[in-house]
Amino acid sequence: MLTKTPEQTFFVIDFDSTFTKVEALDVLGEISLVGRPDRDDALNQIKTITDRGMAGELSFTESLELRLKLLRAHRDQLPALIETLSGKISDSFQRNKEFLVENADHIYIVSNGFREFIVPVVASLGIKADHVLANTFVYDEAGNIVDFDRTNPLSANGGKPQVIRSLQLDGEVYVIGDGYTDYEIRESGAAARFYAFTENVLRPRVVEKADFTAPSLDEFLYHNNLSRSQSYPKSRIKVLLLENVHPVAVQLFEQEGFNVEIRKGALDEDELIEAIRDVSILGIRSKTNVTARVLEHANKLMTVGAFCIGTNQIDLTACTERGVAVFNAPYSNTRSVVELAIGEIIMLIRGIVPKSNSMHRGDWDKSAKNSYEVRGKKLGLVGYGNIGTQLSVVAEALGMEVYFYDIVDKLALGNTRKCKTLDELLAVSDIISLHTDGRKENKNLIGEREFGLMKQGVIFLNLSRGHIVDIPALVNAIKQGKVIGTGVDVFPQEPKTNNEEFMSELRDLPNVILTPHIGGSTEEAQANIGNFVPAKLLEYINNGSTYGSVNFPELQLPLLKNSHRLLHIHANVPGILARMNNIFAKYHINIHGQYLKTNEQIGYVITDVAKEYADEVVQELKGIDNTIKFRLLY
Ligand SMILES: NC(=O)C1=CN([C@@H]2O[C@H](COP(=O)(O)OP(=O)(O)OC[C@H]3O[C@@H](n4cnc5c(N)ncnc54)[C@H](O)[C@@H]3O)[C@@H](O)[C@H]2O)C=CC1
Ligand SMILES: O=C(O)C(=O)COP(=O)(O)O
Repeated sequence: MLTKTPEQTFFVIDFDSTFTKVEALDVLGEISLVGRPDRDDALNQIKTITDRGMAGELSFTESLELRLKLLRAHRDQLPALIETLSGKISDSFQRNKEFLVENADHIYIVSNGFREFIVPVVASLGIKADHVLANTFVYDEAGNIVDFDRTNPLSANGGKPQVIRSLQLDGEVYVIGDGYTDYEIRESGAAARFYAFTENVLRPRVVEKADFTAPSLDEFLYHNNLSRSQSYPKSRIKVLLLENVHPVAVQLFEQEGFNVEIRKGALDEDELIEAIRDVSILGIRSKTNVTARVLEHANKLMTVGAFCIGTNQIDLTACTERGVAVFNAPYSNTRSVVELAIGEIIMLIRGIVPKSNSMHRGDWDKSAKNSYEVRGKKLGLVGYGNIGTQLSVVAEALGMEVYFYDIVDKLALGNTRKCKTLDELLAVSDIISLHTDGRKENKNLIGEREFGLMKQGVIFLNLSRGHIVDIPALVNAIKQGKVIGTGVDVFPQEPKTNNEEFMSELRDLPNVILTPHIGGSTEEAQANIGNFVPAKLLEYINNGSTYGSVNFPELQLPLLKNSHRLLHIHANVPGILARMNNIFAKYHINIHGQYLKTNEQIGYVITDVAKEYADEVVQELKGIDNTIKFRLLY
């Protein structure tokens, strides 16, 4: 909290790497040195000098002299610099334009950079030109930047405290910056507090000295209870991403200012219980089980993203009961699985794996025995969902006759034929491929009896879920020659990380392709998922939308404008909406919009209200019986 009133408080903000994400002179170098043979070398030198100056290892005047010499910049290059810098204003400053505009009289930019580019860049967020205290360039007659105004205290060490003192501000000064010179203002006594700003760079030596660390401007505003764009700073919201999700996902969360932790492998139940305590957003793939026991320890958890298709590893009922919305990527890796299945079918029906293995041993075994085309063969698909249907289209293009069996009555695409029973499909197919979802009831769907029904010499694939096949029965069928080619990508027990040994009775059997659950592991699929799932999670966190959720009532909400959004998740019992609306009526709340949707377990009510309302409203809404979770967005 501020120690004085906002009217008696002044905010001094650094420019380079604080107001903007970058160091302006580095960017100027990228512009001014274009086409010079020594460009890269000069740019590296400039960066090193900047860092050494920041770290207090070089006198500031010295570092400025050295950099200007290397830059060889010209006045005409400044517009391009200003344009670039305007596009690189720190995210949290952009988000909080309203605060900056409203408090312009109390905000100063104090920088060792140059007014020529700082003034136009900061003006876009309402900062006044006469509140920018910075250096100025000196040009030669041809417009080359050759020096700087050496009489300006900001061109020398200790300049910042000096210029702030000379302002004779009547109140308390809070400094926000990333560099040591910003801390020096506080050290000299010219400021009451120094916040180390770490959104763009974290300098340990500066953080160490700071009164507080501000990972974003939101955090600074929250800390001082000032008006801001985020009700709760995102830097306080922890995102835990497991199982090596694509870096683009990490980047998307970091860009939004969240506190992101990543881990390469999956976690077992106890490890996850330990890791999840303060996590609000959890990202997993197929190997991490989110059990009811885990959820008991996940008090802050708002949402889970399955960065894959399957959600059988998540206790969806328990998530719903606790008001945790779950999302997945239902289509992003479908094509990758289909391509692998087609590739394996061809490899298996030609017996390529044993042939390749014997070639590696030096054996040349040219023969057509037990080697077939796929054209005209009968492919039987168990499960005709997104993958099954797409596989049927590609297989038909290869001339295969496709049959399918699904527990749900599905439209047969192309010339595919629907089987009435699983048994019928098993009996007719030359190649059988499993593509059902991983619901519990599908455990051992294919066992001894089912293998018994298959044709002699069948090719069998499972790229869906491990527990769907009874492994000892499959091993038996392979050993007896019933199944002559097998492709398995998923297993009842899979290693948690790449460092664990894969144990299975399927090892070392003939014409068996084993793959480490990589059906969906292509660069394309992972990048697709890495974009898709965070978009869903962010829509839910930022806006409350649940479109695409696998366990929540689906609501696609309008963007929030000039309102506060109250999100109420409750057990689906009668009368809750009426109780909420009674509270709104009692406090004369002006409702801008209201949305309700329920499923069997829960109701989700979103109410957009005018910004001014009594604090008691929130308390009363939270206090309604059967409330599971309440959130406020603005
Ligand atoms: N190996 C890998 O890396 C990957 C595996 N998968 C897995 O592939 C499977 C299929 O994925 P999608 O096609 O996207 O799922 P989907 O949900 O679109 O389709 C599954 C279909 O199986 C049907 N089904 C469920 N139980 C059945 C049963 N006992 N008999 C017949 N049909 C049944 C459903 O009605 C549904 O039509 C899932 O288990 C998924 O987790 C998905 C992506 C990658
Ligand atoms: O998408 C699925 O369901 C998969 O099985 C892929 O899982 P993964 O992301 O590779 O752990």
